[in-house]
Amino acid sequence: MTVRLFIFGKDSLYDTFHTISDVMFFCQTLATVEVLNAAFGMVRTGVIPTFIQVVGRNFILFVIFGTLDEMHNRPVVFFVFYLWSAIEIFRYPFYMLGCFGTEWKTLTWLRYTVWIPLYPLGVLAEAFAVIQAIPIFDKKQLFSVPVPKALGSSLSFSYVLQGYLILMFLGLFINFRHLYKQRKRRFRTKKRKAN
Ligand SMILES: CCCCCCCCCCCCC/C=C/C(=O)SCCNC(=O)CCNC(=O)[C@H](O)C(C)(C)COP(=O)(O)OP(=O)(O)OC[C@H]1O[C@@H](n2cnc3c(N)ncnc32)[C@H](O)[C@@H]1OP(=O)(O)O
Repeated sequence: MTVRLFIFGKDSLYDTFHTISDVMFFCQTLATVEVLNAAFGMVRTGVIPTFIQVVGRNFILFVIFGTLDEMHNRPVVFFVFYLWSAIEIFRYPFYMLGCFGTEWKTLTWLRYTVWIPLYPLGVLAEAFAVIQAIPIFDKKQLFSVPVPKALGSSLSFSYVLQGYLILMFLGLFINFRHLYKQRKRRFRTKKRKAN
């Protein structure tokens, strides 16, 4: 995405979905394994933060971007994908080194620091995507549920999205706190080992 941004400039913001989405669908489908890793105790992490992380991203990718063609050419796709991917450049190599029982201090610092600006920005970008999608879902009546005539003709999916906007900030709070604790645990252990 960075290379495309340098080559095509602003134009690259509008075709991110068409060029990157297959890779994103593939990676985010594989990311569900992270929840299983946590659930079966394969890694030292909580199931809830991992679940929030994976469900949060997959909801945006599969429901908001995946089902609405109208979202595909919007720059918000670029920002969401870019912010999601930026942390993974440090996170997965950090895990890989961990599997070999080795560590590169700069990488560890980046893994436990870069999320501080990225997480709120990521959730903000996702919230923009949801807000942009609400009128489209309303117009198309996609996923709307038919209700008895006395209550109107149908219950729009946009109500679910409005509720989801609140859940997002709750999720942000839970995961921000989790990552903060992981950061403290990591650097406290390191300091103790150094003494
Ligand atoms: C009720 C809820 C309903 C759902 C509602 C949904 C609402 C959605 C709201 C929020 C949506 C957010 C969507 C996401 C947005 C973004 O991504 S924005 C961009 C920035 N994002 C980030 O920075 C987050 C990146 N993700 C993560 O950090 C994780 O997914 C995490 C779960 C949030 C935290 O990771 P965690 O595993 O807990 O911490 P670590 O310290 O890294 O790891 C702990 C130990 O486990 C080892 N480990 C983990 N995974 C692996 C692995 N795959 N392979 C090998 N080892 C692994 C790791 O090495 C650590 O081990 P120790 O070193 O022994 O401690």
